[in-house]
Amino acid sequence: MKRFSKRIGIEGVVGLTGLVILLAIAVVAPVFLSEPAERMDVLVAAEPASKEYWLGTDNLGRDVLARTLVAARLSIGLAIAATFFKFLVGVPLGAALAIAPKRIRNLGARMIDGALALPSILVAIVITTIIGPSAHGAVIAVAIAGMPTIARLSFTLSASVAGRDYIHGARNLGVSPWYIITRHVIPNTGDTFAVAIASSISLAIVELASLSFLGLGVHPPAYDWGTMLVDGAQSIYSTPWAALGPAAAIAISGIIFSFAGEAIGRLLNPQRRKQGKAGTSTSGGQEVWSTGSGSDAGALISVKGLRVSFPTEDGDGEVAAVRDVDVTINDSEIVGILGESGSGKTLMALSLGVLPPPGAAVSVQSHRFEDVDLNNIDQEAKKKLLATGIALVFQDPSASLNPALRVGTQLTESAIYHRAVPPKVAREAAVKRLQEVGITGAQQVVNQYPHEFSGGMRQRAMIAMGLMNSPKLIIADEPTTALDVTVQAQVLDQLRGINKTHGTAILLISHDIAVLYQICTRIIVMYGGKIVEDAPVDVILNEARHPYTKALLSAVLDATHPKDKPLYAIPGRAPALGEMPSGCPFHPRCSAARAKCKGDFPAMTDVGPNHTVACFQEDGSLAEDLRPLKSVAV
Ligand SMILES: Nc1ncnc2c1ncn2[C@@H]1O[C@H](COP(=O)(O)OP(=O)(O)OP(=O)(O)O)[C@@H](O)[C@H]1O
Repeated sequence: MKRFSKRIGIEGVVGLTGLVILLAIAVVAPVFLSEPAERMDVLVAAEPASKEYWLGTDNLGRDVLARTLVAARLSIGLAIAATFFKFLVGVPLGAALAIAPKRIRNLGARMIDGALALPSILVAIVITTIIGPSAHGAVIAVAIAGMPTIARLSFTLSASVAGRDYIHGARNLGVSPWYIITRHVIPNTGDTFAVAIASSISLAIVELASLSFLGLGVHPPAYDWGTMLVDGAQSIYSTPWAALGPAAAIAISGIIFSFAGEAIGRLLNPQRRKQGKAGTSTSGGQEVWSTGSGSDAGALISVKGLRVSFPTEDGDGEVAAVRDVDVTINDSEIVGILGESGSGKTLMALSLGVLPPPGAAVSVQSHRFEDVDLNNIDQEAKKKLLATGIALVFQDPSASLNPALRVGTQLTESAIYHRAVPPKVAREAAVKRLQEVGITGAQQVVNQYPHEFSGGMRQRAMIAMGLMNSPKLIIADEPTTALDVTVQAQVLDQLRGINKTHGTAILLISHDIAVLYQICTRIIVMYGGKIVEDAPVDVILNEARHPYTKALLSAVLDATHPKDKPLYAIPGRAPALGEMPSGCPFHPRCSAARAKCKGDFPAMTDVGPNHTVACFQEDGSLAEDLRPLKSVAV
């Protein structure tokens, strides 16, 4: 009980207790108090508060307290009905807009925003005037007037949750949409909706009372708190207490619903107390997997002709973020992908694991995993193969772990779902995996929520989660960026340990060469959505051939760098998606660029053992064509 009240706070206890009392009054009062509430007795008309009539009597001698309590049923009942219809239409409308094509989405969002600019009570008054004053009419009017608010909320929540890493992760696991909705979407939006429902009911109580007060809602002989206010207002100078009862009831019920909604929200999402809700919009994704053939014997995963693009703002064209890339990762290899922000590292890695972000169109000529041609198996089989074969560790573990579920539940989810492992066995495996990534007290920790973890622990928990299905490949996207250097070194150690113990291949994405140097055997350098160099880590450090790789290395601070000499910075900036230059994308920033570099993209050329480079300077056959550019754009 103490834990419960700690979780919801004192206002939560007040809210939930008040809600129970309020609902009990609404149910019971009309049964027992209708008679004194409706009995007219002119002999006791306009009596002030007394032992017999705690809130006095109105002009017709009716007991104000009894009437206030009896009116609770109609006032709250109508408000709940209006809120029900508001959500019934508003929630699906907002959710549908969030996943609608961009043009419809933008138009819908603008229309909702326009409707939100109008005060809902004014809209409700206009609607009841049109459809005719009655209790039913008032409910419909309040529901319609409040729909834009709920649709906007649903739109924002749906869009933000759909874009979360753990939803991408669940999709990658091949989890069904229903499971995603019940396990991930509802627990992460339910708390916000609980608060919205509660505040919507308290707003509806006020709006319905206002409509009744204006003669547009409940009509005598029926009475709600609004009609009681009319009676009270008529004799405000002689019997002010007649208005006091319904006015206090409206105010108190509003507070109770707000507190109770917040308490339910906290129960649904324990992290609600600690953090606010954030939201970004994303659209639905699409995958276009073209057929093709090709095989790389001995490779764990290989892709040829990988292209990832997005529609342009106007929706008429597309821009490619990863452009005709070939990649192969061998068993037990630790491969780093290096490149500045926006070079296409994440998109390439995610598409390699068939997990493109929403809105991305992906095409490949061939795609093989463990010698299975992924173009020749159905979508379900592909998802299942990759779900257990590939684990993803994202940059921000806070976004990757579902805040509403215990860490243990999240770790065991895929084992229970995909391999039908009994929950108890899965839990033991989860504890073992947590121990394996260096989390002490794993038996207890497994029952905790992500917000009870430090940043380093969350990242380790993510790695432990990835290990649950004994994957062949871990794709880790900047796994240490958010961590301090000590924890960063520990996490890299864990990854190296996993590679040694289980032979798991690792694809590590980073823009920090020092991170890659610590554990990688091979480095792929990307620029402008293309691979420009691919070589063993020592070769990259000592014999890099591509001007971009050399520039990246020159920009790294090392212990021998003279204090008085400024650190080298690569001139210019990486091109944005829509501004990709023709030919080699690096040529505008390259001091060695030649005319040829502006025209074509150089093919990847072998320049040593396991060392390939895409630069015209490295291709002997083209050397004669080279002539200096007149100027180098920076
Ligand atoms: N969902 C998306 N919609 C539109 N453009 C996107 C989307 N995701 C990525 N991009 C664009 O694609 C390009 C490559 O993005 P990607 O995330 O792969 O880069 P990155 O090299 O991993 O960079 P970073 O280190 O910043 O994560 C960038 O220009 C990025 O703005």
